[in-house]
Amino acid sequence: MAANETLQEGVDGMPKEALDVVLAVIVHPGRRHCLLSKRPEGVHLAGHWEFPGGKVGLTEGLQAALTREVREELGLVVSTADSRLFNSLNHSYPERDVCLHTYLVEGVASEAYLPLGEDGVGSEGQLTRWVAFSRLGDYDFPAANAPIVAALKRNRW
Ligand SMILES: Nc1nc2c([nH]c(=O)n2[C@H]2C[C@H](O)[C@@H](COP(=O)(O)OP(=O)(O)OP(=O)(O)O)O2)c(=O)[nH]1
Repeated sequence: MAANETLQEGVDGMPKEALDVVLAVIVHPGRRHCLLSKRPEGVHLAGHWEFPGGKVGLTEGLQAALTREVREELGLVVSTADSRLFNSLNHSYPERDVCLHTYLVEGVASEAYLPLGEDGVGSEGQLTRWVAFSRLGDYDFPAANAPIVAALKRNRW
């Protein structure tokens, strides 16, 4: 089994592989907002709002993938000291199964990075925005994110 795959049970009872994905909940210095990105057209789940992140490489650890994805997408540098695992969950989309590993990331983005209330543009052209934890329910996330969003809104972190 490749390093980025988790075995799950398929509909036919045979094991199937889930794609490991890391997500970064980047917390604003005031600790009341986190950074969201909008998925561009032409990709899986286009148009949904998401936590920055992406697929874990075949020979890559979760933390290394987190650091790489956040640097690629936002130009921010995340170290192990800045991040802690919040939860890991599996979800089946019709197109693929994913295992989402969500990290809370604090201390990497200052107010100067993107002022509250302004829309920004990430390194890959994606719309970015600080969103209050209490307003996360107003945003259209991929279905797999529902338990993550619910836990963040309850401030369980
Ligand atoms: N980044 C991200 N992906 C999510 C979230 N929720 C969710 O179900 N996903 C799914 C969508 C995709 O099927 C998968 C992540 O793939 P991706 O397309 O973002 O990965 P990537 O950045 O490595 O993309 P690429 O290099 O292949 O273009 O996880 C989320 O909050 N953030």
